[in-house]
Amino acid sequence: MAYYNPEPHPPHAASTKVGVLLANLGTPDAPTAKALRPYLNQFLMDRRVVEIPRFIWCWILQGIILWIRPRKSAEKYASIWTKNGSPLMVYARQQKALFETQLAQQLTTPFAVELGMTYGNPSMKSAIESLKAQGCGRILVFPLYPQYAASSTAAVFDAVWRVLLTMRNVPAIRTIKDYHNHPRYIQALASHIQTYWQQHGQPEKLVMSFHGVPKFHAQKGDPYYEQCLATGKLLASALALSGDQYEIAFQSRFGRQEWLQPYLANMLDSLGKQKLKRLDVVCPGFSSDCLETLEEIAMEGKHLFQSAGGGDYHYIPALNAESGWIEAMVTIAMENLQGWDKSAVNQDAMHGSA
Ligand SMILES: C=CC1=C(C)c2cc3[nH]c(cc4nc(cc5[nH]c(cc1n2)c(C)c5CCC(=O)O)C(CCC(=O)O)=C4C)c(C)c3C=C
Ligand SMILES: [Fe+2]
Ligand SMILES: [Fe+2]
Repeated sequence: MAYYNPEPHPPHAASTKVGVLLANLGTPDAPTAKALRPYLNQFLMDRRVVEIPRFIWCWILQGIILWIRPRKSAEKYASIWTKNGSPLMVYARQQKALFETQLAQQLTTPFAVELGMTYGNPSMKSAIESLKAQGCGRILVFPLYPQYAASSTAAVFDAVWRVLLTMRNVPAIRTIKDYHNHPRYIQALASHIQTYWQQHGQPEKLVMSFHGVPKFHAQKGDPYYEQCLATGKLLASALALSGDQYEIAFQSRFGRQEWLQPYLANMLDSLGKQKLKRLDVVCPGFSSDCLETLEEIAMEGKHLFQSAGGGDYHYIPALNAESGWIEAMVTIAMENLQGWDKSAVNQDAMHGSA
């Protein structure tokens, strides 16, 4: 019985060509219930995302959630869908193209870049197989999540390992765990926000909203909460904001468990009731705009704040394809490619082979 997929025989010479796998969550192929069902099924069946014992969770997911949520989520996706597809995918493609061009200016060894999604397409399998087919014997896995969370970053790593489990000739792998406090990331965020304020004026308060996770994840050792707070503080100091000029909140709660607090929805309601004249919200943990920023923050959030009595509300877009962010991505990649940034010729020469 063949447990492992066939490999070229004789094997290629050990290749020092580097593959960079830009990894993100993934998004449905279309804003329809039909496309949402398999996407949500794959996403919500991941133990990293939902830790409820499988025999209970399968019943809830297959028997209730997947009958209701795909239609509701499809309506939300339809409200943000672009003519080129889901925003997350549109920005992921732009990031990849710009990153590839700029990496070429710094990395002298041959390399290839692919996009791989934890859920949906392009799958991690297609990305890794493509890198291998292009001759990459070394792969740097670069999750586009600045803050490490088991439910996002570790889920990327799991998806990568699941593909490697089927391979006989496994490439060398490096992973980037987090960069929540990386000076170039913080600088990219700060100058992006400053530019926004130069064009649109400054708010009374800035809310930094991060995707939530269940509170017990943090209690059991997930460093995500601390990393979000660290990003928030560094960003506030880069923007020279005093303690009363900004707040940190957590969004996108799912299910009935307690999630990280304060909840963004409650905060927007109470800031609206305080009759704030202008509130801006930014989502530093999202490297690109997506359903959770464009629908939940820009649309729903605005409604919550203003219906509670708040004034102007601005959602500051994610870093997306901003040049400062692409430069930060290249810096982070280069730092993690140290020792791999030597050409195949040099390596072979070092080892005395032709
Ligand atoms: C069920 C629990 C969820 C956890 C835990 C979770 C963690 C988590 N998610 C992101 C980033 C994104 N999530 C997105 C969508 C999304 N998230 C959940 C649930 C959990 N996420 C669901 C069910 C969905 C799908 C949409 C819906 O039906 O509500 C997205 C947007 C994807 C898109 O297509 O635009 C992102 C990005 C992080 C970073 C994270 C842990 C820190
Ligand atoms: Fe999520
Ligand atoms: Fe959401």
